[in-house]
Amino acid sequence: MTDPVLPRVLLVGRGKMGGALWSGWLRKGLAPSVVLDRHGTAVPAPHRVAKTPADIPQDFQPDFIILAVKPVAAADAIAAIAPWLPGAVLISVMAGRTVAGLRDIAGRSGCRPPVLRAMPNTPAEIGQGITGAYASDDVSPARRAQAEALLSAVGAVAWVTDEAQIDIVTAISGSGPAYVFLLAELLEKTGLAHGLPAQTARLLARGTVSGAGALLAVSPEESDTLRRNVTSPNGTTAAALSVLMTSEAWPKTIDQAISAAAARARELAQ
Ligand SMILES: NC(=O)C1=CN([C@@H]2O[C@H](COP(=O)(O)OP(=O)(O)OC[C@H]3O[C@@H](n4cnc5c(N)ncnc54)[C@H](OP(=O)(O)O)[C@@H]3O)[C@@H](O)[C@H]2O)C=CC1
Ligand SMILES: O=C(O)[C@@H]1CCC=N1
Repeated sequence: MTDPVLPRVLLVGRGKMGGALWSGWLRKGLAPSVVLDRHGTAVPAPHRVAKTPADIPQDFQPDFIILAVKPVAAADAIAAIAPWLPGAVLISVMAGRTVAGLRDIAGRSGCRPPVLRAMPNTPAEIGQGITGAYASDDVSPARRAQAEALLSAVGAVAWVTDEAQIDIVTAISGSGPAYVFLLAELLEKTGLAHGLPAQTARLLARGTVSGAGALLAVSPEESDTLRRNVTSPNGTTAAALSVLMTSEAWPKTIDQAISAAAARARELAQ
């Protein structure tokens, strides 16, 4: 079966997140598109790389312009691609930046595009991402369906109907891979500290996190059932969980961490 051709995009910023999205889209088949990448790293034909906006063909008409720059760079990036905004839907993957704020910035260049916010995560690089998305009212159903095709080319998509929820989405799944990688780091370091050879500690930590993630991905069981399946009464896991699950330990720490991330997302709106 041939994959459907994804819509034509202008991707602004090919860093860690933009790069992961671009790679996933290329694998799925993208209509001839342009990536604005200040480093000018080559892309396969028929796509084009533009080192500066001057390299973007004037007659290029993208269906979507994807802003994958840091929130602080939003205004410069929008000003740079303003000539290509008419007729396009703006998709922002930036933390914090709101639809109203982005429209105001675009308005300075005389354009008020439909805006869709997407919060992907880096497992998109291997097609295993999860994206939380919010479409403002002026994104047409047809464009929203195209956007869903684009976003689901790199993993699952979960829509929210209240824009404010994108901040908690950011805290849970946008930033979430970092928490999981931290767990792998800490398991490895602890294994080392308890005398395991470095290579063994690394293998055990990575294999545990990736294996548990893979089981979670395919199992019909709830995550707490999968946890209980590991936990023998009075066994080793119960001993560890009696430390981790006290209300002052992981439940409180995770809540504080997620709240801090969501609060930071709200600050980044400015
Ligand atoms: N990293 C992640 O896991 C996630 C990130 N995001 C969001 O994605 C966005 C990008 O983050 P991330 O990829 O981590 O950051 P990076 O710094 O890796 O990437 C940003 C890229 O944008 C480029 N850039 C900045 N300004 C312009 C411009 N005017 N024109 C063209 N390119 C430009 C930068 O170029 P240069 O290298 O020259 O500075 C850089 O390559 C952020 O807004 C973040 O909130 C969302 C979900 C997850
Ligand atoms: O750390 C950040 O601000 C971005 C948004 C989600 C993941 N990385």
